[in-house]
Amino acid sequence: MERSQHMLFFGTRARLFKIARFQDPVVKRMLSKLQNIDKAALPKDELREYNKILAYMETTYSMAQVCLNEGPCLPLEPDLEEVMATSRDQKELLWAWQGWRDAVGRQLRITFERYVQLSNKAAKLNGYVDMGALWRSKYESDTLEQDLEQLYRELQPLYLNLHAYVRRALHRHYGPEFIDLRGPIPAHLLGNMWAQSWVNILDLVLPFPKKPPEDITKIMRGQHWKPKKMFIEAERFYTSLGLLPTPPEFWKNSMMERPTDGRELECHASAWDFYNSKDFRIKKCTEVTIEDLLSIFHQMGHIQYFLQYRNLSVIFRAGANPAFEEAVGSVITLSVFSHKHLLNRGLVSHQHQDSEEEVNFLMGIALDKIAFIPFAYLMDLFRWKVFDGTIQKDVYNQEWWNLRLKYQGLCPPVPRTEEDFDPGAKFHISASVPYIRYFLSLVLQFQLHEALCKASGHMGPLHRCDIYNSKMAGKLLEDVLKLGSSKPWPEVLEKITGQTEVSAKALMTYFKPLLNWLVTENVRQGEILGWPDFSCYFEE
Ligand SMILES: C[C@H](NC(=O)O)C(=O)O
Ligand SMILES: [Zn+2]
Repeated sequence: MERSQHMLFFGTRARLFKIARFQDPVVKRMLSKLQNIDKAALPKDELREYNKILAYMETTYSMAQVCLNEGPCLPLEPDLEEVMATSRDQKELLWAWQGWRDAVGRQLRITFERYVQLSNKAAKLNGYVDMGALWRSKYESDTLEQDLEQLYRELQPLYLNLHAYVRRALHRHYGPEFIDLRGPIPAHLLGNMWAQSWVNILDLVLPFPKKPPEDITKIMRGQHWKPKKMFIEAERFYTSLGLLPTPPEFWKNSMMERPTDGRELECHASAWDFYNSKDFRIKKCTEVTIEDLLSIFHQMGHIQYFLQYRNLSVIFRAGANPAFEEAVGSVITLSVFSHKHLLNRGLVSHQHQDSEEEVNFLMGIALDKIAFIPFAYLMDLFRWKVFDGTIQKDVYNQEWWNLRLKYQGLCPPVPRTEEDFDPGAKFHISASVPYIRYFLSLVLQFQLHEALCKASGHMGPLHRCDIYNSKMAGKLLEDVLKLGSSKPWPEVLEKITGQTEVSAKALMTYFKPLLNWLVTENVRQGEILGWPDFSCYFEE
């Protein structure tokens, strides 16, 4: 409410000015940003209702548990995510998958309908046709949707080949009664509650099983890593580039582990700027795993952005666009997870990676990054259609699964009805966090990685690059992060890459060796790319 009061006070005054009457581009940019006050534009009573709805949805998500018949109830983090990641028993996977959706999605359905109404009303009061239009306006582009569709089309061959290959491996493991080699994949078998990252089933799909990668989580635990050490490790990477260290407040005020005093909290990792130029925090229920180490690098990328733009006017203390905010940390993780860096940090011991091990390595990255592409794309395709009325509330769930089928080639492992609300079982939908930023960040992070690797003097394949210790790469990054959102993002992108458009070229370059291998393998197996049999077995 306080934040909304503040935005209302300044936004109302900013609206007294006609932007067109100003010459100075910075003043015009400030005024237009100040004039968008989001939900603060709602009348007081509706703002109160809206905040209650947001709190209810996020609390339901963060408190939800799935109970064993006679036994403990499991929260999402770390227990249910652990089941989804490690279980190879499809009945157990189904129990967690369905239980989570019953505990969260179903409970949010009615509330979400009211959330949509109030969101659209707030958007209209800010001069937008609906909330989807307000969300898209952050990208300052009137060709955003076409550009996104174009990027998706460029990346689709990579995804279709990965999907066909993984389907074959799951067919081998779970058998033909669960997997149709010409059909979609049941959504509970991919090692993740939302099938958004498939990295946890690498063992089932490893191209060269005789050369399994080292288990970094095991190595970390063997070396007695603790959460704090994971944060120190991440901070060390950023300062190795000549970027800023985190202030004492960060170490004092952050929450790096799930509290043991019984406090309930939302465990989904997040980074926070308190807009006083000295208090910055991360909240994460850290477990000692490689997945959480990479997540910490990602969150520290947000903190680094906060630090770099902390002296700008508050209205400019944001990323060049939301995708830039997400890309900073992810660019760093591309270096962190390189064999060269892991070796340098003592997290792997094999000196040399032969070409087969390299394919295994790229498969591991692809299961995280390529599998993510259609999920990251459809999350806001769904919500934009909900906001603009294309998807009416009586068909929310079936339209969600139509998109999951069309873009991800997945199907629900059990029949779904309109009593369910499966999209609500994903944090960002329950917490009203836009998602297209992650799709754009996925493409952008490889484009930035390529530019920073070049600046660091890296020679050779992109997937072997590690910018650790490169002051040149750090300087390039620093000059851009300092700008915050004070300049249009194409100008910011040009400062690093020389290009003014997001391009999938660098991502395709990075995965080229893997795509070659996948295409050969899929041809050898006679795979059908796509899912012409458009349903899962159970529906017959
Ligand atoms: C990709 C996204 N990351 C994040 O929220 O930090 C997610 O977890 O779904
Ligand atoms: Zn993030």
